[in-house]
Amino acid sequence: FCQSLLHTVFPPELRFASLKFFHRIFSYFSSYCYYDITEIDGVNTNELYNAVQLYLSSSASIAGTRLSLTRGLNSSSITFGLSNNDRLIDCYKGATVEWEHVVTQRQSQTFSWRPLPEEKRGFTLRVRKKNKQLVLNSYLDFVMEKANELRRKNQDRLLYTNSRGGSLDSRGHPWESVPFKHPSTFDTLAMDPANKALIMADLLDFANGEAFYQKTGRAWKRGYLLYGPPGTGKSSMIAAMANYLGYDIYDLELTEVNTNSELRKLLMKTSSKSIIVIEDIDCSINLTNRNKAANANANAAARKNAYDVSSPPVGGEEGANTITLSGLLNFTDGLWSCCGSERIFVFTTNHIEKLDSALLRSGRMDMHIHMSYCSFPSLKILLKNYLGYDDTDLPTHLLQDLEAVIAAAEMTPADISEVLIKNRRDKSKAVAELLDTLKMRAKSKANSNIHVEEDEEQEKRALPLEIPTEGLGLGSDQLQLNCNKLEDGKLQI
Ligand SMILES: Nc1ncnc2c1ncn2[C@@H]1O[C@H](COP(=O)(O)OP(=O)(O)OP(=O)(O)O)[C@@H](O)[C@H]1O
Ligand SMILES: [Mg+2]
Repeated sequence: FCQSLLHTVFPPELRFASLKFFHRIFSYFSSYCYYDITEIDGVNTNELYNAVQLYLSSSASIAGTRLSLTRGLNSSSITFGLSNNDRLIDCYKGATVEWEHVVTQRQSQTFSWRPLPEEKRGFTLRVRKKNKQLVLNSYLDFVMEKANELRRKNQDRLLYTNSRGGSLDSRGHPWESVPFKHPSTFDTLAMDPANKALIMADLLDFANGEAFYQKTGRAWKRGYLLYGPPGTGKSSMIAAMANYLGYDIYDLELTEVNTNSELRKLLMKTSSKSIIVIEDIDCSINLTNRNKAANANANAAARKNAYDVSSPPVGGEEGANTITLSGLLNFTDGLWSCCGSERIFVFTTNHIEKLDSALLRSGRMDMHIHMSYCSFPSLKILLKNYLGYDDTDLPTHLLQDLEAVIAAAEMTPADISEVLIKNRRDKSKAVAELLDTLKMRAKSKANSNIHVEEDEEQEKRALPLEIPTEGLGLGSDQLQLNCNKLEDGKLQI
């Protein structure tokens, strides 16, 4: 009506100016203000537009009668969206705001470095003027936060790898990803329940500890070292951690990283809420200075080289490979390790004794978790998971038999699960076979221990350790002997 009035009353040359004038008057007297959030902001995609779309999807699914549905790449759920030019009311801290999804046809394709969509999409937020500050100061942040939460919930978590070596993908990303669907959880993980509860509480404290880390001036990250024999559940534990916290996993293949700076770049490209994993750290890379070499000079040279980023590693057969322990130490707890936040580092190893103490210190590896051979409480978890047996489902004498041999058998949960999987159709046979295997293993372990003891005893007997001290002029407690065992078994003193 106003527009046709304008057309009749004002001559064409005054129309635009008068329109602006009326618009100003209207805005002045209106009790609302309006914010436009367009999909494309100049040439970039507007993050806020995507966030609003996702945020409204949760309310739209309840309120809307005509909705647009989308399912994104790597997403396992459907998102609802407002249809073109639909509106939705939202309430925040007592203030009511109105969102409108505005879709118009793009006039003509203006010059652009990338093709723009034919439709111009955006959201218009209508707010009462008195609530303007509330919206600008906290509502939009709240929308962003909620959207991130929803995105994480809706999207499949990802498992990243740097297996392409140093090369980047088309978006300049050094990581490749696949959806992460490992079914391991803390419920399925067989380990001592008290330890398990401790780890879960620690993880939860970490995830909820933003304010604590801020207050104490620490980077919001935590390191876990999982060590133990093969097949004791180290990798399964990582998957359980990721599933418990809902984090992505970055599986860092150190052998594919050539330099310390490449390692830093990889770190910079990881996102927050993620677990950065280096499996079998002792085998991944030739960190020469880690070895306590017998030769003191070699050791000193190795140390100098390893802590000096500029020089190549000692004795590295790799030649061009200049990744050093120093680089790895900085990666885990240096200035660069705090770029991004809420990240967990997990290293696994079968040989903790081979690792350098600098790598093991608190701040880098805050918690050392020993994944041991299957204990009786762990066995009960496996029996429940694989055969559905609770404590009360098995006769007491059978449980006692199992308990009596489990420690001596030194079997890993992987070995035990194999026995259970093989016989899972016949549960009683599975338990009987497991008991037999455990007994057999315990017996052979005992035998091999007897052999080792005998060997040691024989070695002791071969050494003439009782040396008369009379005539040396020293009390035996003051005597210091340097002994070398010669090849023919004799002692040189
Ligand atoms: N503690 C455990 N609880 C449940 N299942 C386990 C456990 N340990 C091992 N398994 C089972 O054994 C298999 C091997 O486990 P996993 O790969 O986690 O062992 P690992 O300690 O990482 O071994 P490695 O040191 O060789 O990498 C998995 O399929 C897993 O299901
Ligand atoms: Mg493993």
